[in-house]
Amino acid sequence: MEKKQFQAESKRLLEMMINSIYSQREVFLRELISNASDAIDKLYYKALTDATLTFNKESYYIKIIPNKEERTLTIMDTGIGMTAEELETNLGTIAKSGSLAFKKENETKDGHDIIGQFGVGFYAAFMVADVVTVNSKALGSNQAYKWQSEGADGYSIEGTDKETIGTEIILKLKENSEDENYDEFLEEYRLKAIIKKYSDFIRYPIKMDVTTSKPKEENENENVEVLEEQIINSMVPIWRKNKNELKAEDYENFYNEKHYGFDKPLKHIHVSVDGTVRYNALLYIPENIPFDYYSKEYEKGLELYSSGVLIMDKCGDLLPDHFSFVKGLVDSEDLSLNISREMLQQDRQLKFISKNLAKKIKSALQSMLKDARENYETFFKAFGRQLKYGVYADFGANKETLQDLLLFYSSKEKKLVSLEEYVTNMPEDQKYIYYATGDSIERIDKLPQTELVTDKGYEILYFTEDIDEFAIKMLMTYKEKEFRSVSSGDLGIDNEKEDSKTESELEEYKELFDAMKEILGGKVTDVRVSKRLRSHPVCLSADGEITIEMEKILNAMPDNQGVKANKVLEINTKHDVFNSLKSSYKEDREKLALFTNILFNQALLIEGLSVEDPVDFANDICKVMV
Ligand SMILES: Nc1ncnc2c1ncn2[C@@H]1O[C@H](COP(=O)(O)OP(=O)(O)OP(=O)(O)O)[C@@H](O)[C@H]1O
Repeated sequence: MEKKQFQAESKRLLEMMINSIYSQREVFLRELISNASDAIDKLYYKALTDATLTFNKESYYIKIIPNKEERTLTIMDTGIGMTAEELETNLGTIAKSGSLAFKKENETKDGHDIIGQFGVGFYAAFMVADVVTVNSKALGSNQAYKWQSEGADGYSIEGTDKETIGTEIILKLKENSEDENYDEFLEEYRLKAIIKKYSDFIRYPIKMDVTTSKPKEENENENVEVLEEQIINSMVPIWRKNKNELKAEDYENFYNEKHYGFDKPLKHIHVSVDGTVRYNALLYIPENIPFDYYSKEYEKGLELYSSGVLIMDKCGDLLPDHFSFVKGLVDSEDLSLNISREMLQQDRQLKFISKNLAKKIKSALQSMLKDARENYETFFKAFGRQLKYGVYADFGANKETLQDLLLFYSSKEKKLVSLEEYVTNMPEDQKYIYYATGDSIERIDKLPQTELVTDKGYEILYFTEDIDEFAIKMLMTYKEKEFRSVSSGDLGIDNEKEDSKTESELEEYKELFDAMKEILGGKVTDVRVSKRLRSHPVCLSADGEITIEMEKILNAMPDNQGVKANKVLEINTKHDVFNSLKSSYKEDREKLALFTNILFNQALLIEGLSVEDPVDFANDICKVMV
C-alpha cells in the first residue's frame, strides 16, 4: 500500500504557533536570546575540535538594541551565523531545530548545554513583530544573507552586506492597539526586567546601551544623561560553581540579589547531582518568616531553570508542604519541557528531584539542630508550626520524617527540647511522655494538673500552639513511649499508698460526689477524688480521646460541630475547701449547690474556658462573701 505524507497547512500552523503556544508575549525575548546563546555555544564546540579556531570568551556577546524612532528591536549575536541554506532550513521549516541536530552531532560536555530543541522558539518573534529580518553571516563564509518575513505569507532570502560573523534579528514592532502596547519592548527598564527574569544566567554577556546619569565634567554638581553600554545579566550561575570556590557571603549575596528575602539565610544547601536525572539546586532556609507565610496567599515553590533559562518562577511540585518555607532554585538539563517551555511534559523527573531535595532539606535541618542550636531555634520559632502541620497532614504520612525536627518547651529545662532529648532524660520508672496544653508558658506553669507529674520529678512538654496536640495525637508514640496529657484520667504514675487511700476515700465520699454531679447536671461526666492535685482545690480532666484543649480548638473552628470532651471535676480531698463541702453536704444542701457551682466555674477558668453565666458566677461569689 502506498504510504502518504501528512500535509501541513503551514500558514495556519504558523498562526497557531504564534498565537497559542506562549501565555506571555515577553518570552519572545527569552527565545531569541537563547538562540543567540546557542549560536555562540556552537562556536565554542567547533573550537574544541578545530585547531584553526580559537574561542576567546571575551569576544562573544549578545546585544539588545531598541530603537524608538524606527520602532525596531534588534537582537544581535557574535555566534556561528547561518548560511543561506541554514536560513532556509532552520527558519523556513517549522519545528526544524538546527540546534537539536547540532547537539546530536556534537557530544555536549562540561555543562555547555545547547538550549534549543523544538525548532519553534524563533517564531515567537511574530508575537510582537510584523516584520522580522534576520541578517546573518556564517562562520567560514564570505557572503552574508538576509532572511525576511511578514509572518504567515512566507519569507525571502537574499544576499546582504554584513562584516562580522554572527546574526542580527531586527523586529519591526507591531502597531499599538487599544489592548496591546508593543512600545513597552523599546523601554530600557522593561527590557532589562525581562532579561533579568528569564536570561540572567545565560553564559555570555547580554549588553544594552543604558541611559545613566553622570556628573558633568565641567561641573560635578550637575548631572548629564549619557548612554552607556552595560551588561545586564549576571551570567555565572553560582549553583554551577564548585562548592569549594564559594564563600558563605557569596551564597548570602545571591540570596539577596534574587530577592528571596531581606534577611540573612540561616543555611544554604548546595546540591549537584549527576545521576539518572542531572540537576543542580541551591536552596535556602530563611531566617525570617514572610509576612504572608501562614496565609492562603503564600505560594510555595522553587525557581525552575532548564539549562540556565527560567522555566517557572514558582514550581510548587518541587517542595512538600511541610518544607514550603524553603527558597531557592533547581536547574536541570534533563527536564522534558513542553514546547512553550512553560510546563513539563511529564513529572517523573520533578518527583525524583523533589524526593531527593526533601531528604537534603531534612538532613540540613538535622545538622543545624545538632551543630547550630541557636540558629535552629530561630528557624523553629518561625517555621516550627509548619513542621507540626506536616506531622498531622496527610494522615501522618510524613510523621516519621518530621518527628525528630520538632521542639517543645520543657518544664524542667526551661527551654526548647527535642523529643529525643526528652526521652533520653526520662527516669527509668517514667512510662509516658507528659505534656500540658495552654495559651502560654506562664499559664501552663500555673496549671494545677501539672502538680503530681512535677512532684514526681518528671519533665512536661508545654503545648502552646493549637496544632501541637493534634500533631502529637497523630504521632501517638515516640521511641515506643506514648504521649499523655497531664489532664488525662490515667497518668500512669504508681502511687500505691495514695491510690489505696483514694479508693477508700472514694467509697466514703461517693454520696457527696454523686450529689455534686447531680447539681452540675450534664456538665461533667464524673466528680472524683483527685490523685494529681497538691495545692489547688479543684481541676478538670477529661476521660476519653478528646481533651479539653482539643474541645476548645475544635469549637473555635468555622465548621464547629459541637465536639465535647468528657469532663471530670477532680476534687482535692486534702484541701480545706473539701471540709466545707463535706459539712454543707450534711447540713445545708443549698450551700453545697453554691460551692459546687463556684468550684466548677473556677475549674473552667483555670482551664482557660469561659464560665457559662458570668452574672450567676459573680452573684454566687457575693453570696459566700456576705
Ligand atoms: N541567532 C541565531 N544564530 C544561529 N542560528 C540560529 C539563530 N537563531 C535560530 N537559529 C537556528 O534556527 C533554528 C530554529 O530556531 P528556533 O528558535 O525556532 O528553534 P530552537 O532554538 O532549535 O528550538 P526551541 O524551539 O526549543 O527554542 C535553531 O535550531 C538554529 O539552528
